[in-house]
Amino acid sequence: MTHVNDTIAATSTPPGRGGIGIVRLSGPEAKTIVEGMVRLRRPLAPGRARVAEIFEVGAESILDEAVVTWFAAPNSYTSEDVIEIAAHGSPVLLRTLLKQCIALGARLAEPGEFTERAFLSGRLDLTQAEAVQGLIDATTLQQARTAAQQMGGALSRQISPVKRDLIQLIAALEAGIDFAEDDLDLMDDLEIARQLKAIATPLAALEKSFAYGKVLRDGFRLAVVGRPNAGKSSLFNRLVGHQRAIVTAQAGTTRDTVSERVDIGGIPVELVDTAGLRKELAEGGMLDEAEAIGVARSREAMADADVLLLVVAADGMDGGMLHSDDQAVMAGAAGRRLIVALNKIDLVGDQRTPMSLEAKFIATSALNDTGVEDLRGAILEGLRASSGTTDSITVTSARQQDAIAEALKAVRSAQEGFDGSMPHEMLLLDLHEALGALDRLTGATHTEDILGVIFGSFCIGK
Ligand SMILES: Nc1nc2c(c(=O)[nH]1)N(C=O)[C@@H](CNc1ccc(C(=O)N[C@@H](CCC(=O)O)C(=O)O)cc1)CN2
Ligand SMILES: Nc1nc2c(ncn2[C@@H]2O[C@H](COP(=O)(O)OP(=O)(O)OP(=O)(O)O)[C@@H](O)[C@H]2O)c(=O)[nH]1
Repeated sequence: MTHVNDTIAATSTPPGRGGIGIVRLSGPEAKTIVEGMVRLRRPLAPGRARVAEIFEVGAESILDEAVVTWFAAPNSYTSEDVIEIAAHGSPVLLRTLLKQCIALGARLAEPGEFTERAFLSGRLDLTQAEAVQGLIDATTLQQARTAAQQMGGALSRQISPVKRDLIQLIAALEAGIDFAEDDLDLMDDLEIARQLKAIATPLAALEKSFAYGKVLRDGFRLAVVGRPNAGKSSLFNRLVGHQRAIVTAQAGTTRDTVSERVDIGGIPVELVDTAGLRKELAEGGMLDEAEAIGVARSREAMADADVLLLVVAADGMDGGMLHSDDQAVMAGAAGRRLIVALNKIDLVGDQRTPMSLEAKFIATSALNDTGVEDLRGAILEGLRASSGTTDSITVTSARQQDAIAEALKAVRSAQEGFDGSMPHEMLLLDLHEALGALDRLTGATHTEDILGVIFGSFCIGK
């Protein structure tokens, strides 16, 4: 990416037709360029929206009536002069406006270049800039909230006291080395150990938060499994919220896996309905070819899933015992999260539900839509238990996670070395490494390489 101070332009609204479309410019020439193609009733003023006729450069014919806003440097998103033309959202019109901007001296912005300029001017740090794209990419409200929090500097605020402590400790240790002969009042070992711990603790909490951050960002896959006719497709449809999978009274209705992305408590979940377990049929050679392929796909779906939802029909429980097929699923779930839905609960009295089932189960009736909310709750609760809470600041990108993990590793190495009475020069190496990792996290000392990777993944016009 180029960092010269030229003027960039891009359409900031998504491609396609819409009520309004915005062309945005940033740079020293932005105002002159726009003034070269609009007729204003009143002159542009900082922070004011102005209605303007836009004309075709050279031909003088009117192209649109638009709203033009000038954000005067340094009070703008990029800290440069920014001009926005909010025109009607016709792709051909917006294309023409952008072409005219280029003809009058602007350069087409590269993806993420507006936000990159905001970063380079110091308005945003790297975690905030990444959060801008996170917010744009959000598909659930929870993702949007987390990104907005980070865009507001929540992660940076968490990091900056850690960095401050680190710098203070480095300074104190260096002073100790430089003035070893002088009789200075130096930090004692207990205090050094205490400070190392104070640095490691918040880093460890942040590192841990990525387990949830990753789930929040990428979601997870949940396979609905169980014996024929247990009500897998019915329950799947309840979770999806509409009749996605075919349901009939006939066992073996679902032949292929059916999947759908849903939002469960703010987490994107890929739900997969499977053809189910058809062991006896399969072993007896009674499956036709399509069914046999369906069973193979079910197995793959089960193997790929992060979480298994085993659906058991409550009315089919023989003396309260689980069928061997279901027991096999439970045994095979080892290590993965398993939730058991005791479905068709409407067909049995409560007295028949307790059974040899040791796993926690949720009583459901896909028919009456009961227990489905509990099921969603159980799915989420399990995730939170295995990946941490939602309350703390969440690390959401692998880049952030790498930087934090590296900083933590260096601090831990310092802690271990210190216990083994490592010389302070060696401790300092670790501490400088930790500081370097935190600098990379927020972009305090940035290299072209990381900037290219981060901003290159943005949308154009951002
Ligand atoms: N029309 C429009 N909507 C937008 C943006 C934009 O650039 N234009 N944004 C971005 O892409 C986001 C909002 N972010 C922004 C952040 C700061 C400034 C800004 O100009 N800040 C000035 C103060 C301006 C004022 O107070 O009026 C500053 O901080 O100095 C603008 C947008 C989302 N919505
Ligand atoms: N009474 C009652 N019937 C249900 C319930 N859930 C599903 N059923 C019925 O059970 C039958 C089988 O439901 P499906 O959802 O197709 O079951 P499945 O497990 O996907 O079946 P396969 O496709 O054979 O694997 C249908 O007739 C459903 O209407 C329930 O909670 N209560």
